[in-house]
Amino acid sequence: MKYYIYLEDYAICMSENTSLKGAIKKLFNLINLEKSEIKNVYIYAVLNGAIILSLPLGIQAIINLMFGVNLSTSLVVMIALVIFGVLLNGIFQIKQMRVIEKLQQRIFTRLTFAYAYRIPKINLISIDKYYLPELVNRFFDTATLQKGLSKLLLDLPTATIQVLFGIVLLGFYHPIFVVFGITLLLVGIVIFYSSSSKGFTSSIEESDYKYKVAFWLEELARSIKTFKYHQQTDLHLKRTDDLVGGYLNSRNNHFSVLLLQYRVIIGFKVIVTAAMLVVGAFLFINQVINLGQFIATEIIIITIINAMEKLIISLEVVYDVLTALEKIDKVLEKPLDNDSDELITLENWLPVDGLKVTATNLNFGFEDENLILKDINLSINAGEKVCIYGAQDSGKSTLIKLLTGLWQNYNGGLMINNIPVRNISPSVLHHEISFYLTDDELFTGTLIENITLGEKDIDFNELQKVIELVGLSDFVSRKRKGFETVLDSQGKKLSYNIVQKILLARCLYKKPSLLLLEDGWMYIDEESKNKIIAYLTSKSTNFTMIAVSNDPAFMAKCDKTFIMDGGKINGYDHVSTG
Ligand SMILES: Nc1ncnc2c1ncn2[C@@H]1O[C@H](COP(=O)(O)OP(=O)(O)OP(=O)(O)O)[C@@H](O)[C@H]1O
Repeated sequence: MKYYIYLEDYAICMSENTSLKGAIKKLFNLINLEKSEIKNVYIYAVLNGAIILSLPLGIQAIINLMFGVNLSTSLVVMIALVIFGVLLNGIFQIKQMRVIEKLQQRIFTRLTFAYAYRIPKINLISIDKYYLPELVNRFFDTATLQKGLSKLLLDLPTATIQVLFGIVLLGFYHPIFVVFGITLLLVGIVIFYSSSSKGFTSSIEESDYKYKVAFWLEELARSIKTFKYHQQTDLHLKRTDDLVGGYLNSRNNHFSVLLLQYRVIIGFKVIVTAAMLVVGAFLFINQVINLGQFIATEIIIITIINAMEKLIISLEVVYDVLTALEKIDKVLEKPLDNDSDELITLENWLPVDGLKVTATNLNFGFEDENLILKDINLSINAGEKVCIYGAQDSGKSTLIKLLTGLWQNYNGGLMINNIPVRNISPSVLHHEISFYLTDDELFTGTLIENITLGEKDIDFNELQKVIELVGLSDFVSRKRKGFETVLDSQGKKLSYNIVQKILLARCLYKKPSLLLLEDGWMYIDEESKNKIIAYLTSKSTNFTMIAVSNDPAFMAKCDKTFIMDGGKINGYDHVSTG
């Protein structure tokens, strides 16, 4: 876990607004995190700029010395100095590259950990309207950021410093050069400032389409069997065509801004070249400067022109970097679960065997939607086994999800052990509650990781008991690698029966105080199902269980059954199990 240290720092990079100003702020926040490395880049850039521009002075001196006929030691010293300058320039470039490489590695590490740390903590309501794996595609902009940022840090400061130094240096030959330079710089800055906002918006739009295209291709890949048998409708191509059209359109918009800015720089370059050459030639003809000085001014002018070429190329990279930061932040800016110090934490939570759950006039609806749960009232005592039964679409899953404490934007009261759920920290809820929802999935990893979620001190006795209970023992013993068998993403190569058993084992191994289940044995074979139901409803277990099921055999074994209809609890049966 040695790279883990980069984690918390990145938090300051986040903010909700998408604007050029916001993106520039994010860029500076990121730069601020790496200021010691970046300071070195700038030191090398300044030193390099100074060396490159001092070379013409050296060459000017050499020419003057050569015209002075006597091949003195000063000439040898001068030549040696110029050669040394070139060598030093190379050494600084290598140092700069080293710093940039380190910076790229740090950016990748920082962002990867920021994603890995934050994803499990994201407030689920805030991402309800997104498909999270699609949103996480933005992580790929890390590569744009790594490459772009290093290019910006290498080329932009060096080029800018060279242009500024060049103009200042030319000023020593004649002040008119400085007047030209400053006027042109000001005109350039005004044009850039006025067009950059459009450049940024169009770059964001282009990137939005890029992700829409990527998502559509992922959807095609995910539903390959469906599309394979419906290719005659051409939906796969039609939708692609629409998205590519949008992408090209926004790219053209962005390119038109780049073109305008390129033209400004090219105009700038032409004017500088013309003015400097004409003025230089005029000053030379009028013998204000000598041949050595004339050649030196020309070398400086060529350096300035090269630096401007770099600025032209960097321009697109500036937009790419700002857009990449904005996109990467799409996941990082999402609010996290409330984990303030005022909440009841694990340290001051009294361990209990079963949780009491009470809902009073509980109402819940998704953003901009009608209420799904209406005026729910229920009281479930610690250790009770309860079934929630009802018509399809009546809100059973939504109620179960609300009871997990994952969604807290409800109205009315929801309490666990007489404490409002909103006053209990996520760490307590995660520790005490276990749930199986129909959309739960396996992840790429070993069987044991999928059950224990990487727990350090695995209780193998408990694990064995759970495996036996859910009917997984045969599966585990058949596998050559047993618990170390690697499962693929979503358990695609396993039967539903096995997948559901593994997911149930994950719930039970945790020994929860409150177990929430949604159709927890739908795919499980009859023998195992009976065993599981007998265990879950047994009087000898202390945990509280609330399970959505329309299975009459299960219902009959529960202490209570709540009947849901149209988002309401329309009745409840108290089943006596004797
Ligand atoms: N994440 C969501 N965002 C918006 N609406 C949702 C979301 N989840 C569920 N709904 C809506 O809430 C309503 C109740 O759904 P829910 O899944 O809770 O019912 P259910 O009784 O479990 O249905 P079923 O037995 O068919 O699974 C549905 O109309 C559904 O479309």
